Amino acid sequence: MKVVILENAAQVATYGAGLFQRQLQSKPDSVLGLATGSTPVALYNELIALNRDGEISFQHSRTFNLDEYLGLAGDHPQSYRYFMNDKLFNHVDIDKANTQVPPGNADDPLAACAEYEQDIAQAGGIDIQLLGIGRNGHIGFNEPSSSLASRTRVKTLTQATIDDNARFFKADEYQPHLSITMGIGTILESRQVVLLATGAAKAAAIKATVEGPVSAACPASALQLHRDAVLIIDEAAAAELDDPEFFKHIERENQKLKAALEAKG
Ligand SMILES: N[C@@H]1[C@@H](O)[C@H](O)[C@@H](COP(=O)(O)O)O[C@@H]1O
Repeated sequence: MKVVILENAAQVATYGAGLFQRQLQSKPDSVLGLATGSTPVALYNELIALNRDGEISFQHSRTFNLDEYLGLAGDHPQSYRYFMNDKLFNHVDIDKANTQVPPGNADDPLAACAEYEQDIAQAGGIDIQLLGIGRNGHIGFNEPSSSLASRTRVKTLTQATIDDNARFFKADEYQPHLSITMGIGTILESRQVVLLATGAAKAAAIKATVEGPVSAACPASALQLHRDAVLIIDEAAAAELDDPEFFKHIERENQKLKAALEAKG
């Protein structure tokens, strides 16, 4: 697992956006795995700017989102479909027909989960999957104790996650306790995984993710088993790592190697 430690959240967004830029430039029909939460918003803003400036196009891409609240239709302002339209899709040249978010209002949620897996497979699998992380180490809505081999399914949220996400709901508004989420096994099949984390509230989860053990107690620790996973985090989120200087050293060396290879042509 690669860990890139940057000074602040703005740098995290720029670095992450650069990976998506490279992906779309090298493969315009990329299959993108997308995430919600407050952390990826700055990255989406960068992608919107790159699209506006003609640096990248989403015209030939497809997207699959990680998760959705069960019981919310896509036009509900707290649904993740609404979030994605609002934060990204409405502002770039993507064909919305090529964007998929698990259907929170499916008549048969179990069948919808199986279909979502089939759709990902039919699209050829996910090229690059964006992730945030919950304070308890969840990815998507894969809460602690989720099977590391899990597939897209209905998942009950922990009280901690309900409390963390309560800020998005009005005091008297119904807040779902169930979700549909890609499984950890689904996420691990993405060809590249990019996890963003910023702020001190994520420091304990990042420590557990990076330093292990690989355990369902911290779902993100499963990324240790992925051959191309990168964690892009700020200093605050890195604060509890045993040896953050080592990761910074590795990144400097990687950048030097990249520059040398580019100079060679
Ligand atoms: N299902 C989402 C996760 O995908 C996200 O990573 C997490 C953290 O969100 P934030 O970035 O707002 O801290 O929130 C929700 O629970």
